Amino acid sequence: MKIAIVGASGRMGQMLIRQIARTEGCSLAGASEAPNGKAIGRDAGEVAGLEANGVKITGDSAAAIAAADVVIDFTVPAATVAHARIAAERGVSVVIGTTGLDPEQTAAIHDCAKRVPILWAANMSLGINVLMALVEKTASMLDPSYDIEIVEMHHRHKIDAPSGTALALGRSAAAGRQVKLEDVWRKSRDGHTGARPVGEIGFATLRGGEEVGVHTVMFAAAGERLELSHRSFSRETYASGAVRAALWLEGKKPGLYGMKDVLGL
Ligand SMILES: NC(=O)C1=CN([C@@H]2O[C@H](COP(=O)(O)OP(=O)(O)OC[C@H]3O[C@@H](n4cnc5c(N)ncnc54)[C@H](O)[C@@H]3O)[C@@H](O)[C@H]2O)C=CC1
Ligand SMILES: O=C(O)C1=N[C@H](C(=O)O)C[C@H](O)C1
Repeated sequence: MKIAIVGASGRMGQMLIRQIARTEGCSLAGASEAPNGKAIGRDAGEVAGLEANGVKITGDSAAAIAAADVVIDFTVPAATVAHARIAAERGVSVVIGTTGLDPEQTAAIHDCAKRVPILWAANMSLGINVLMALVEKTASMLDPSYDIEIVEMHHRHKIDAPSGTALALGRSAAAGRQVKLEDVWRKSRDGHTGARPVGEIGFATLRGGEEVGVHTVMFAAAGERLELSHRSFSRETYASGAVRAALWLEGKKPGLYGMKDVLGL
């Protein structure tokens, strides 16, 4: 399978290039960066800390995508929408890991998925996807006197909050309670907030250092607190999930898929 990596010199881009190099049946067909990116013109293998592989990083994502069967995108929301549109025009499948898309950008991805298969997941790790299932089940078993709070911590470079994973965990909890997340969420708190309403799903965001990703879902009641927690120690877990997802997309019909489909959860 020929894979293009957009955002090739980013934290995830480099990890993905290394993952492709060690995965049988995959090859790097193209690599791109933002048009003003410092890595443009450099060898993608070298940028990822490997030997040169002959793929030069281009500032023209359309050219990188055109050379591939599937494009993997961990970039920024506006670029992800632009890349999905290019891929949809050219019949190239898409794996999206980018988080922080607004409702309009989300609708654009749904639109592209009518033309090509797209896998989009806020978190590609097996552990987090199992956690989502556990959170949904737990929320369905505990009544709303158990306050749900979701705490996440990431590295100081992260630009969106709460994390896409925290929001996805919130969605799992809301599904377990058979409510709509948007009707009950409190994405941050500040000042004179008043007492906590019953049924609210709260979020708290920490940023610092080089933390890869920690998510804890708390169910807090008067006499006890249940916590379900996950910590990532390396981005490799995301990269291997993304490449697995790219391989899984082969031969799929247009549509929007998630990691649950890939992992059979
Ligand atoms: N779904 C998952 O499992 C995971 C998702 N993420 C998400 O992936 C995204 C990227 O994360 P990082 O790699 O840490 O960020 P990063 O900032 O290290 O990398 C993003 C790269 O995209 C590049 N880029 C920006 N505009 C571009 C354009 N128009 N064309 C090509 N490249 C462009 C940037 O120059 C940068 O190198 C974030 O939204 C993050 O939340 C991160 C890790 C795991
Ligand atoms: O930016 C990151 O690093 C991560 N982003 C994703 C998110 O927003 O949930 C996935 C993971 O937590 C790492």
